[in-house]
Amino acid sequence: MIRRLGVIGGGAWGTALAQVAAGGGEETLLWAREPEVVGSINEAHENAAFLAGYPLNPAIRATGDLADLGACDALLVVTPAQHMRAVLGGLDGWARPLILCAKGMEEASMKLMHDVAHEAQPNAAIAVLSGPTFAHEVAIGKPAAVTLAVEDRALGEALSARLARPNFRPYLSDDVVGAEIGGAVKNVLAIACGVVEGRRLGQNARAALISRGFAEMTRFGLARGARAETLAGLSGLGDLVLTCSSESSRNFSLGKGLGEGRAAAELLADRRTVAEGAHTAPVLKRAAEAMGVDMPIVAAVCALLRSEASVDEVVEALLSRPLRAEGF
Ligand SMILES: NC(=O)c1ccc[n+]([C@@H]2O[C@H](COP(=O)([O-])OP(=O)(O)OC[C@H]3O[C@@H](n4cnc5c(N)ncnc54)[C@H](O)[C@@H]3O)[C@@H](O)[C@H]2O)c1
Ligand SMILES: O=P(O)(O)OC[C@H](O)CO
Repeated sequence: MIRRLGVIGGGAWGTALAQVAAGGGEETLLWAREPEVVGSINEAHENAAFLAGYPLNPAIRATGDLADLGACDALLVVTPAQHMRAVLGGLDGWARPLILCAKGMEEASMKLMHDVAHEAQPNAAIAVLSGPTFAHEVAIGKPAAVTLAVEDRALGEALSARLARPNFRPYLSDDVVGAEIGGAVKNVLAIACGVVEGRRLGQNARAALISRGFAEMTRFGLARGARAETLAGLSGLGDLVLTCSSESSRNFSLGKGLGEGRAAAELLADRRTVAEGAHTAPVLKRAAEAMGVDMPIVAAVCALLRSEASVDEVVEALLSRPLRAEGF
């Protein structure tokens, strides 16, 4: 029985998921790295640093000590992808479920999050929660649906029953790889869509980019063993559409800045929030090249992030590729 949920990570999404976990009044413990986040949640029932202005359920309590999570039945792991290995390594021999909620690939190892988590905590059962979910909407109870991917069906049903709220619907899957690839790739494609917006290339171009970006996601996913139905579901196409359509997305906003002619270094300097696509793009490009998977939009985003080409040059390069049949 999964009763007591803990959350690792006091950013916007960890805070919103704590709000979901505590939605029925269940005491929920959230570990945050920043003492000011711990203080703000415990004293003001708000996360003023990462989700300001959204009142939190008083059943959420914050701690700065990972050992306090020891009494939890399962943990939602909501650190940025590049920090997940180190943070999970701080848990003392965890042998209960971990629900991974970060969207990205580890730069150094080219691994997806479930592989990273398995290496950090080999005795933990791994689930992945991913889908079209802006934290600020979930935090105030607007309707949302996610993919909850876990190989063990009984565990999946138990986690789904615990996480489901009237306005928060998990859809079960056993395709962990597919759920992770959708979330990782869509962040890179959202940067590209932001570029289209910033450079004022028009709605037609954005729709074409979403569609051809989805073809790239599918080619890469199928090559890594994902199922097509997962990539076309909430954690893939659903999240791609959300993130490519709104300035609420940090990745889209980063791309918009690039499209307006600003340099990536300037846009990424000193930011406290995470735009995962900037970290995933280079490792995704390397992984695709190693498997012989063609991902020209991902390569274009990499070139922009590294300031190797101008927006006009990458657009010209994409538009002058040889004509081909539609499909994946
Ligand atoms: N915000 C959303 O709407 C949303 C929705 C779904 C998934 N996600 C995913 O959730 C993950 C976390 O994003 P977020 O939006 O909650 O973060 P955020 O941008 O709101 O906050 C940044 C987070 O990074 C953490 N951090 C910074 N340096 C760190 C370090 N050295 N070690 C460990 N942690 C460090 C901070 O403590 C903070 O929790 C990302 O993978 C993101 O893609 C976010
Ligand atoms: O703000 P972004 O671009 O990190 O997107 C947030 C979520 O992943 C949307 O599902």
